[in-house]
Amino acid sequence: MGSMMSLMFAERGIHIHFFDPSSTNEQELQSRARDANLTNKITQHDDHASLCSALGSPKVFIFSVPHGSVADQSIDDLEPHLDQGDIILDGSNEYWANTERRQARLAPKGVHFIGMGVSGGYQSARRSPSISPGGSKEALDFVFPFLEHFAAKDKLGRSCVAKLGPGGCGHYTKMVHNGIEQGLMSALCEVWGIMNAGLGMSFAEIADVFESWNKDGLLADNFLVGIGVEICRTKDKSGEYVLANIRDKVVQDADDTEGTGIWTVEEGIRLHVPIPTIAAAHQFRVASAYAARREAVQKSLKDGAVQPRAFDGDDKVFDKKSFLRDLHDATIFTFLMSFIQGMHLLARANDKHDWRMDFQSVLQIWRGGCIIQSDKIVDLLEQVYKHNCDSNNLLAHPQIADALGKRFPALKKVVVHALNADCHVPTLAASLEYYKYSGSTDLPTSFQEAELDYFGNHKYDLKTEDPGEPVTGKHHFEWKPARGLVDEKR
Ligand SMILES: NC(=O)C1=CN([C@@H]2O[C@H](COP(=O)(O)OP(=O)(O)OC[C@H]3O[C@@H](n4cnc5c(N)ncnc54)[C@H](OP(=O)(O)O)[C@@H]3O)[C@@H](O)[C@H]2O)C=CC1
Ligand SMILES: O=C(CO)[C@H](O)[C@H](O)COP(=O)(O)O
Repeated sequence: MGSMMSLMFAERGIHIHFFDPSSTNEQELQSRARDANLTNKITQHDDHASLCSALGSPKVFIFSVPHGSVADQSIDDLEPHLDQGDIILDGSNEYWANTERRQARLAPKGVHFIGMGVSGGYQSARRSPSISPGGSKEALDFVFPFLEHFAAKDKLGRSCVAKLGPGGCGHYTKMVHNGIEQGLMSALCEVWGIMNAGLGMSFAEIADVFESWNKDGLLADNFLVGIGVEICRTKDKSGEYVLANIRDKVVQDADDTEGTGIWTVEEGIRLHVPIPTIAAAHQFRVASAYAARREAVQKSLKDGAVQPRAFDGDDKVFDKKSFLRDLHDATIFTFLMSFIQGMHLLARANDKHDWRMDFQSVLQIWRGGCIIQSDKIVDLLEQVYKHNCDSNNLLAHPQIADALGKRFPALKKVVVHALNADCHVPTLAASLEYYKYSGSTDLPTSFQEAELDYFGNHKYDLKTEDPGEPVTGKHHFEWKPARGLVDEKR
C-alpha cells in the first residue's frame, strides 16, 4: 500500500522521500519507480534523520504499516526529529484507541497525528483511494486540499474524503468500513456457493448472473460484485479456472494480519450494538481458517460429511429463474443489513465519544475507490439520513422498512432452500433473524427474563408498562424463597 501511494503521489508531481527498514521493499519501490519513469520524484533514505532533514516545514509523514507496535516504534524513531506543527498521517488499518493514544503522546510537542483510513486495496492506492481521516481540526484543515486532490472521485467528480472529526474517528470509520466489507463478502460467497453447489451452475454461468446484477438495481456498480464477475471468469495459463484451485480458507483474522474485523465485532459487543450479520461473517471466515480441524471433524462424522448438495425438486416445482431473482433480493437484503449494522455502530461510537460526525460525509467517502462501493445502496442511505432518521435505529425508517420488507419473503425462501440442501448461509440467516427480532414485540426473551429473575433476582418490566430504555426493571417475583439447612429443619 505504501509503495503504491508513493508512486501515486510522485506521478502527480509530489516529491516523495521514503524510508523502509527492509531493503527488499526499498529495492522493489525503486524498481517500480524506474518502470514508471519516476526516479526523479522518489528519494530513498536509510534512516529517520536523513529522511527528516530532507523535508520542508511542516514535515508531513504518511505511515502504511501493520497495526500495533510498529507505529509506536516509528514514532520513537522519528520523535527526536519532529517539530511543532509536523503532521503524521497514519494510513494503516489501526485500532482507533491506539490512534488516540498516539495523538495524546504527540500533542504536547505540537505534533499532529491523524488516523487516516485508506481503502481500495493496492490497485486504488496506486490510482486514488477512498480516505477517512480524523484528528485535530488544525491538521485536517492543513492536509485536506492535498487529500481532496488525491482521493478517489465519485461519478459526479466529488472527492471520496471528508474531515470526519477529532480523535480516532477516522480509523473507527475505516474499521466499520471493513466490518461492513466482511458482511458483504460473506453474503456474496454464500450466494455464490448456493448457485454453484445448490443450483449446479458453472463459474461462467455465475459470472453472467453477477454481471447482470452489477448492471441494474441496488447492486449496480457494486465493487465486490464486479470483481466477482472477473474472478468467476479468470483462467490460468493451463486453461483452468483460478478459483477452482483456491482452498476455502480465509486466514487474515486468525493470523492477526488484519484486526479491523475483530475490532468491529469487539466494539459491537462493548457498545451493546447488535451487529449479527457482520459478526456471523467474521466467525464464518475465522472458522474457515482452520481447514485441518474441519477435515478432522468431517472424518469423525458418523453419517458422513455435512456438505452442500444440489437442491431437490423437479423443475416444475422449482423455478430456477425466479429463484435467481430471490437470490438477488436476498443479497441486497444482507448487504443492506451489513451497512445498517455498521452505521448503527458508528452512530453509537459517535454519541459516546462526542465526535460529532456527519454520516452523509461518511457515505460520500464510500462512494468511490473503496471495497464496499455500493453506489445505489449509498443513494438509498443518503435519502434516509436526509429525512430525519434515528441514526441508532435505521430499521424504523419507512424507506429502509420498505426496502427490507419487500425482500424478506425472498430471503426466507433462499434460506429455507439452502438449509434443506446444507448450503452455508451464516450471514443470510443472521440477517433474516436480525430482521425478525428487531421488529418483533413478542420475543421469547420474556421467558429468559423470568428465569433470570427466578435464580438471580434480576427484576423485570411488565407488559403493561412503557417499553422504556434498557435499564433494570422494577419488579421481582419470589418464585422460590432461598432456603438453608435451618429452614429445612423447621
Ligand atoms: N492490502 C490492502 O488491501 C490494504 C491494507 N491496508 C493497511 O495498510 C497497511 C499496510 O498494508 P500492506 O501494504 O498490505 O502490508 P505490507 O505488509 O505489504 O506492508 C507493510 C509495510 O510495513 C513495513 N514494516 C513492517 N515492520 C516495520 C517497522 N518496524 N518499521 C517500518 N516499517 C515496517 C513492512 O516491511 P516488511 O515487509 O519488511 O515487513 C511493509 O513494507 C496495513 O495497516 C493494512 O492493514 C489498508 C487498506 C487496504
Ligand atoms: O482494508 C482493506 C480494504 O479496505 C484491506 O483490503 C484489508 O486487507 C481487508 O481486510 P479485512 O477483510 O480483513 O477487513
